[in-house]
Amino acid sequence: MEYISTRGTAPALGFRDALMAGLAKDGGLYVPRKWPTLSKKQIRALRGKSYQEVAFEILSLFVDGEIADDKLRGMIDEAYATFRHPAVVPLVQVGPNDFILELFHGTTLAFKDVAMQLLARLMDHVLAERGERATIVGATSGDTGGAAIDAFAGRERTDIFILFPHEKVSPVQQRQMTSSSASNVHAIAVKGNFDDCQNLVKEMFNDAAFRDKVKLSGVNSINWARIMSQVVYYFTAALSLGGPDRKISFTVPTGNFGDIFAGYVAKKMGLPIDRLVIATNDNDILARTLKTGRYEMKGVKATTSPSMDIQISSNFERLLFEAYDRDDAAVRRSMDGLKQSGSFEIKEKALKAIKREFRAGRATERQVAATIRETLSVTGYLLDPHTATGVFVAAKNAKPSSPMVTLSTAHPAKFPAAVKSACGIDPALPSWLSDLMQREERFDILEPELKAVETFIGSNARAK
Ligand SMILES: Cc1ncc(COP(=O)(O)O)c(C=O)c1O
Ligand SMILES: N[C@@H](CCOP(=O)(O)O)C(=O)O
Repeated sequence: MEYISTRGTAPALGFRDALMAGLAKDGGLYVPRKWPTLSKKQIRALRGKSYQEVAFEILSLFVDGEIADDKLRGMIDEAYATFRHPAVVPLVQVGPNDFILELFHGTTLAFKDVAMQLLARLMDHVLAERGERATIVGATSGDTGGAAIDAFAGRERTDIFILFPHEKVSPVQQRQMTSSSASNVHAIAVKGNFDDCQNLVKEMFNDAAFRDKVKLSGVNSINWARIMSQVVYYFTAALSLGGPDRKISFTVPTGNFGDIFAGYVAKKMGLPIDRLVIATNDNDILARTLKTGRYEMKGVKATTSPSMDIQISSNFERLLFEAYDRDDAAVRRSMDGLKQSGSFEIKEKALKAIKREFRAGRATERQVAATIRETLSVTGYLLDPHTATGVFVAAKNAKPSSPMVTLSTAHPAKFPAAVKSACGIDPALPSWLSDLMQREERFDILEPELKAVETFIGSNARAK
């Protein structure tokens, strides 16, 4: 299996090199040259298997023999042993045809743990095999950072630097990032928003001298291995609801477009998916884009679902590549437009292709709060604000004939203030995190300037 860049001018790589590269050298994102497919018969054969077994069957198609099967199985088993639920990602029924896929039973209470626990092990394995070290960077609006720090803390071959927007994450998210005592962990509060953090990460990748000097690697969903790990739960959820002999719909609270792109990949692989619905908060750039065909940045608004307060939705680039029939020149033009003017137009044929695969909707702050309150009163189920965004949009896009699964991307205790203000309940952190808010914090505050960030990383990274 070869991985190619959405911008077409970086070398094609095998799985291990794509894993370690993160972003392609031409600024593009890696995707498999060809989607691996499974027949309905092969998908049926996954019924009754554990999450770990299904993960192995799906992921080995992408790893393609570059990691020995027994090693890959071992890493999958270890990664999902960190989850507190035996099903890893349980499905909960909240209405006749409505389901919540709980992706928050990992160590940091967000869906990021699903991919990150495996990613850290995969990277460690490849680095050990090569006798190398790497410098990991990541940008976060709150959840990726905590998950990455938890997964990489104390690992011998990596130093990890996480950029988060100063004073724009929830107190629980911040403490998860700033309370690690591991010497290879560096939490950096950037005086800006998430898009500033993500731009800095991409600029570091595009600075060839710096990238090579510190042996840069990335853990955001620009890294293909993040996406592939998230494909697995679309399969397990569909299988438990009668797939592949029944079409299932999914609604996904969306920001950087990684999670829902994984659903698109599952569909390309042969999983019968009915509707794939993008749910956004007031930062509705994706919903507007589907409506108007114009991707246009309008400034980020702070919401009660801060992890989705994003304007530059990285993985939309992977979708554009697909919608333009893999025409990398069209992707380059769009991305240049975004950089120069903060917008680009999607050509009619490509927009039609996108609309064939996706629907989109927005939940305002009032609608998010009302959804938390009403879901609790009708079903007794407590939603976090990101999941509530999904549940609200799911209700507008559900079809009576197919089950609708909303991905629950975070535990309500990560956002206690928003949950309490919506419904009066102050959700408690699970026992293993009960002392989190008393743990000592350690982080640095930097200006949103490439030079400042590179100097900080350059002087703390050990992979030189
Ligand atoms: C809790 C939560 N929900 C939803 C999202 C959006 O996911 P994605 O960026 O993959 O679209 C994020 C962050 O990305 C998140 O942390
Ligand atoms: N919401 C994310 C933003 C980064 O997304 P990623 O999936 O590309 O890592 C976060 O919580 O940090």
